[in-house]
Amino acid sequence: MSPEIAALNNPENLWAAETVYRPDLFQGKVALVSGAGSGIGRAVALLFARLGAKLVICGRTPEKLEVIAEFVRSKGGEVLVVPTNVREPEQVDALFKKAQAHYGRIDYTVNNAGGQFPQNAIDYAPKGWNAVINNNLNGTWLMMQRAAQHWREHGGPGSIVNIVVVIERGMPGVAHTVAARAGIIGATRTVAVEWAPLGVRVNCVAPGLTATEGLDVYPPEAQKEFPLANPLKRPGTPMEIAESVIYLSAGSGSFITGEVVTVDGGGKLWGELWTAGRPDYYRH
Ligand SMILES: CCCCC/C=C/C(=O)SCCNC(=O)CCNC(=O)[C@H](O)C(C)(C)COP(=O)(O)OP(=O)(O)OC[C@H]1O[C@@H](n2cnc3c(N)ncnc32)[C@H](O)[C@@H]1OP(=O)(O)O
Ligand SMILES: NC(=O)C1=CN([C@@H]2O[C@H](COP(=O)(O)OP(=O)(O)OC[C@H]3O[C@@H](n4cnc5c(N)ncnc54)[C@H](OP(=O)(O)O)[C@@H]3O)[C@@H](O)[C@H]2O)C=CC1
Repeated sequence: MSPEIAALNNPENLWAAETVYRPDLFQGKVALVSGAGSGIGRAVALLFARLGAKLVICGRTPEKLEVIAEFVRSKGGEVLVVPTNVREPEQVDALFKKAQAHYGRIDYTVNNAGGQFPQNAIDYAPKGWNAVINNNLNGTWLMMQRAAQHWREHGGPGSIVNIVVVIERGMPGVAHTVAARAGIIGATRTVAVEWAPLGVRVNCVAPGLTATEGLDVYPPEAQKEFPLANPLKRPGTPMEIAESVIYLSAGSGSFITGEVVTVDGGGKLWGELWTAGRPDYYRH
């Protein structure tokens, strides 16, 4: 990870970064964030905490989560850590039960956990395809559905924000994740209607290229081209994605449901993103 990316992801820097939101926005509220031990999830969790929310954070690696929890506690915040693999229905169920038992409420769920590996689609092994679909379609779905069941049982309102990818032009090298995220976008649009009677809003944020440690999985030749990914010719920052998640979760998003907010510096309109490297055919 470059020093620039490390600085953008440093908890102290995220805590001190300018935000447009007022400090007591989420006083008395509880936010659950998956994949909060790194990257975008960490930035989202820290911004919720800065704005007064109590946190429930999950991910598969307890050590990463404990670092974030300790940091938030050192700032006076409250955090419940529940290591969870979002692909496992029993673990997802236990996560929501523990959060309810601990805080007596959940107000916001952010499904950020996910990821993929870059490879030309023609070479995917069935196990690789399934791993990415399990993480990003099935895992996110289990979390969405369990959150809605929580609010049906305990009363709403509630807000779900799913982190997806920009799917409009596809994305060479990561067809598996584009397929999974398209599924989540379709499900989001559908359940936004089904779950409105429960007081539950459901939306997606589609980040473009964002400067997190997650980018380390891409080959150097792909990383070299990343500034060509959008008209602003830079990656987004985790804080920029976090602010968009807060926009949808808070009162600012109260009339928005079933929507995808794209935060990609215009990459949907112009730019090239070759996640597994650019083939010769497309060099000229
Ligand atoms: C560049 C801009 C793109 C913009 C869009 C998105 C950007 C981002 O999301 S940034 C990064 C976010 N974070 C990550 O992607 C995390 C890193 N990725 C992963 O953790 C893995 O890729 C995972 C998602 C597959 C992890 O799932 P897991 O079940 O733990 O998978 P395994 O490691 O056990 O592998 C299962 C299976 O998958 C195939 N496979 C895995 N890695 C590769 C690879 N590098 N190349 C080819 N195939 C891969 C393979 O079939 C594995 O089975 P085995 O061969 O038996 O190990
Ligand atoms: N950075 C970017 O350019 C973009 C990122 N995204 C998406 O944003 C999200 C965050 O990515 P980013 O922060 O960059 O990358 P990271 O790899 O840093 O974050 C992914 C997080 O998800 C957690 N996670 C992965 N699989 C699971 C699982 N099965 N159960 C629970 N937690 C899991 C990981 O923790 P652990 O391994 O400990 O479980 C990790 O903390 C991902 O969904 C990513 O695909 C979308 C578009 C662009």
